[in-house]
Amino acid sequence: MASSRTSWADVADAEPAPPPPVTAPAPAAASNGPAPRSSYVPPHLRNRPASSTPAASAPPPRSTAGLLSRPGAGSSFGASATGGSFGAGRSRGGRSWDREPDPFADSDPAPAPSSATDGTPFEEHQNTGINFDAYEDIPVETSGREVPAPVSTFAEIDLGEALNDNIRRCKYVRPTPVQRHAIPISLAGRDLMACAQTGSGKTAAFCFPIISGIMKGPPSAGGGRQRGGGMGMRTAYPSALILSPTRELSMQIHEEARKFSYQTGVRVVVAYGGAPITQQLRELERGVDILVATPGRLVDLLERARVSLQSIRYLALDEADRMLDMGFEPQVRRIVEQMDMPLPGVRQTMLFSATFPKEIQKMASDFLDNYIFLAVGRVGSSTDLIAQRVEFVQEADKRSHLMDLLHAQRDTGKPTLTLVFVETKRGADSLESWLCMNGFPATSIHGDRNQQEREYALRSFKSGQTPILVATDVAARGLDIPLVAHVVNFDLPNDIDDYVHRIGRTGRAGKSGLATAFFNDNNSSLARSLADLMQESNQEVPAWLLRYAARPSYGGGGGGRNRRSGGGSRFGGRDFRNDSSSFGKGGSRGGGDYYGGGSSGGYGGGSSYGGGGYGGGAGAPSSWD
Ligand SMILES: Nc1ncnc2c1ncn2[C@@H]1O[C@H](COP(=O)(O)OP(=O)(O)OP(=O)(O)O)[C@@H](O)[C@H]1O
Repeated sequence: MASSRTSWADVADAEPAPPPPVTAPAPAAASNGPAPRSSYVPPHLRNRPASSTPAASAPPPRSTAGLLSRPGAGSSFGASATGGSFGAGRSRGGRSWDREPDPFADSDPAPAPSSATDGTPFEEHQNTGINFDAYEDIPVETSGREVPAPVSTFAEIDLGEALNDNIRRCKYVRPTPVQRHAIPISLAGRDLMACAQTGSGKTAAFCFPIISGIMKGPPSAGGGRQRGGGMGMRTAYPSALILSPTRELSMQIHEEARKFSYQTGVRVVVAYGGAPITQQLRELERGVDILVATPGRLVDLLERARVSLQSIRYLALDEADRMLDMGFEPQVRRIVEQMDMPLPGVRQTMLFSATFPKEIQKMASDFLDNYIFLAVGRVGSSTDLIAQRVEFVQEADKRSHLMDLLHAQRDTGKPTLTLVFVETKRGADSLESWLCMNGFPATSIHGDRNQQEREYALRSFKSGQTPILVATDVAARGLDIPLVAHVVNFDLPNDIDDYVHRIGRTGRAGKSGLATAFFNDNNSSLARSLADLMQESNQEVPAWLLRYAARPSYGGGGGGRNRRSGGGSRFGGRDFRNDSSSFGKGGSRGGGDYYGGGSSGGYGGGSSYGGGGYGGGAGAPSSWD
């Protein structure tokens, strides 16, 4: 291809972002609304009846010196799943709650009626239900010592009244399989490495125990903020840190976490690059219990001494395999190992992803203590809910082929969203323009667009105003957009895990979806892993793709990043501690209770992660955030 490669590295855009375009709306993160500083009340006081908890009666913040003996250090956090109840008797009349913006109020711009050709308002097509039948037979594997038993209902878990209210507000009737297993494990204070398919509810699986644990545990130091060194600057001391690889994903996690923690008294703040740091500093100064951040911006805040990690009790890495691959690993190690964060065993660590190559698992085990490995579904695989099609399309024919697909979709009259993945930023711009010129309202998201443009594009897509989003891999992970019915891999990625995450933008929360890939000779190295993945997901594999896959030079014979081991493999879905004599820290029960079929999982022996797909972008991802 003529243009420069992108994928994860395509965000090597220079920061800071240019001033916002006049037409772009304010970023969603700015919608928290101002509240006076004095309104902050630490979580442990916020659950008391209003009459007995005037802010004035709150104890003064601990001194910074006091923080050196970390609150809760050495104790086991999260208590037990049946621990003491909190929230009962909490007051909704507390001063800070009165001013807490309602996160359940829809902050998205008004949907565009024009996108619904059947006359139904766009948002009415949004199915809030979840098809739990799709999860009935889902296989689950756990390994590690003394694994806490799973639950079947939220009622079995003592999350507290306020959090339960929010779960109801979210219309979550039952926990998803990953939630059934992961929440009791985390509430028991155990470290966790969890693999579960895209769209299966991992965000709540790590947020619920964190929120519950903060409410039950000792108060955040100084209410999550303290006066720091000189100049009257304040340092924030969050109790929990959630790291994610992209700005948009951090914003999404922040929005979700704010819903889950509404009126619990737990305060969630987000910090990501590309947006003015001053606003984020103001939010941090008001106190923070849970900090959601991208690594680059967090390092900046740490270096400015505006955030300290010494009170961290919970560390969650979303898209953990991405966070630990060659692009992000140095920054993440710096944050986790070289600043002032409590050590594994003192803090509680949770790693979540839909894909977890063994090499990354090994690296991740440095961050964990006596952890439990949890695999839900054929992990690293895609869900059967996504119908996958692969079509042989030469480069020159891709646009007309896409046009055919979009016409067919339009003819159904259903207002659906289509996400089109391309390889390069330039390719994204050019395809977006071409689609618009041909009567298909489209927008784009990639690393050359400034943050305001990225956020505007995403909102415009979500609302149906521009029902086609052309994206690079910046949109491949984590984004939860309910009405994405079709993912088109206009350019296939080089890495099968990227494919898994990309197609996972559809078929979420038990709903079905469609993924179409354009394949040609340029994608030959993906042939074998793609064919394997499709077979594992019960998809029909075209005979021509099987022939490609069988050719040694096209991925059929060698090892390497995209080479899966023989049929039935569940790559990334097996605890690496069970694969060799090296059991890592904390050991393992060994053998594990593996499920269904062969269990010869793992990437082809000794494959080296990072061998492809990241466009030689080592060090580049910092500008993603
Ligand atoms: N118990 C539940 N009941 C109903 N819906 C749920 C439940 N848990 C989560 N969801 C919804 O499922 C959708 C997917 O959840 P989430 O984004 O956490 O998935 P994920 O596993 O993190 O996906 P990815 O791997 O792509 O990041 C969200 O819209 C979320 O609100």
